[in-house]
Amino acid sequence: MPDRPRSSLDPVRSLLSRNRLRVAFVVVLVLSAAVVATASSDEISTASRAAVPDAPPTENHTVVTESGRAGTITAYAPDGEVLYYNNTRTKYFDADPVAGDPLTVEYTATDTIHTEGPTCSEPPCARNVIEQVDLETGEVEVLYERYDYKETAGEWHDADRINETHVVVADIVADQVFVVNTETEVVEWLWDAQSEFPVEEGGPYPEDWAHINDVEYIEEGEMSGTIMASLRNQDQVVFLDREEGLLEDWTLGSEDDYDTQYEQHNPDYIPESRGGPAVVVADSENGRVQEFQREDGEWTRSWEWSDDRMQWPRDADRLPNGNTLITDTHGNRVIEVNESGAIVWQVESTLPYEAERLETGAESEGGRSAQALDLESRTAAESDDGDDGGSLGVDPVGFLENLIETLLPHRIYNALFFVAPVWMGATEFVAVGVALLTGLVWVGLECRWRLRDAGVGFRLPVYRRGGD
Ligand SMILES: O=[N+]([O-])c1ccc(OS(=O)(=O)O)cc1
Repeated sequence: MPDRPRSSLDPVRSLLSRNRLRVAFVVVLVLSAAVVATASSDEISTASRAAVPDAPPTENHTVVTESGRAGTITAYAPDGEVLYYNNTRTKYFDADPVAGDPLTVEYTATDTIHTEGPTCSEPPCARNVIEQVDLETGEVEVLYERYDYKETAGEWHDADRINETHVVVADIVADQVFVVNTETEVVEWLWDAQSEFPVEEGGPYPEDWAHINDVEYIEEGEMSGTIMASLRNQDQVVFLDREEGLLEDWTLGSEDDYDTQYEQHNPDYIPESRGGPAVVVADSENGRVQEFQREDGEWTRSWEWSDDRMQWPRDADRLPNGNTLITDTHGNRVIEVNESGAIVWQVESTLPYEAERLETGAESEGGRSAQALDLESRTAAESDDGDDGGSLGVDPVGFLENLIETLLPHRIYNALFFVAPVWMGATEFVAVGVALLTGLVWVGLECRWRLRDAGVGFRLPVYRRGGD
């Protein structure tokens, strides 16, 4: 048998015997399993009232809603204890305190109908409700409801009260904004996004085209009487006049202009009397919350806040004390940041949708603009805690986390978080990825070794005649 030509890899091959490699694979798999096991044992849960963690004390009541794996609404008393909890509905969305009675909360929620019957001929369907809860008595009352034929993008994520009888609704199902008298149930005004936006842009039609996820009736100042709406899939916040329709000059953002905002949630309007016009908004897919100031007929970014943990925020409310209450969905927390950008209050939650400080009014009512407050901006890079992996300055897990986040499109990255168990953070995704890769390499090598032992060899499709 001719001698095999010596390769420069031969010493390495001899050093790394098969058994040594096997031991190395086992070590990597055990370490990955340990990371995942530790994370899963620390899991935050809001699946029952008993499991919901208490919050730190603060001056007012706080309500947090969730939609996703668990649908919950939780109200914290000022001492941080859970005052009210409900998980009857499948999903809970935007909640607002009732004016003059902050311990009564109005919100939109959805029940998924899984069984075929008179309310759903082709499951799954949805039943959307606007309802009210008295947090002190626990009494719940449905104010208005509608059955809808689909579950995906079949919800109302927000409704805003105009007066005692009328509310404006963000209808994701039909890509419309409508005003309904909840006593007569007559829809008195309706704007259809198709009247202004091409069906070819935005999300897929008809599954989830505009995804109108927020509405606000503007009560004072220059824009008084108009309705602000958030078209998530068009990356735009629009202003609607009930006679003229879309006020194009006021639109904030444009389709796929991700530098401005990327699939935003929960914009709040701050009028001139409080330093506006300004809009505080969760720039969800960009992982930050931000504010735009209206200057010379244009929107200019006046503030932004993010940190290393922030992932898919969906709400930001400016409070009367100058702080901002932020719902960080995939950061699994609700936080309050002060005027210098420091976190001064935080409660954990599995997949929070939005949060309200009840005695401060709905959303950012009572809060002043970032410009008026001279708020300090903060980006994730600036918030870097300096943990660079120790004295060697090497952080392989951090490197892999960043690599995964950079390589995957934002929407896919966030969708993975949405479907994965709550305890799966970026580190756990890296651990699972490393374990899968190790397993694949191990299986591949074992196959190769077996074939080689059986006398089956491999060579490149291009080779030198007479070679191995
Ligand atoms: O729970 N849902 O069905 C749900 C949650 C979030 C969601 O996306 S969001 O951008 O509207 O928050 C859509 C549907």
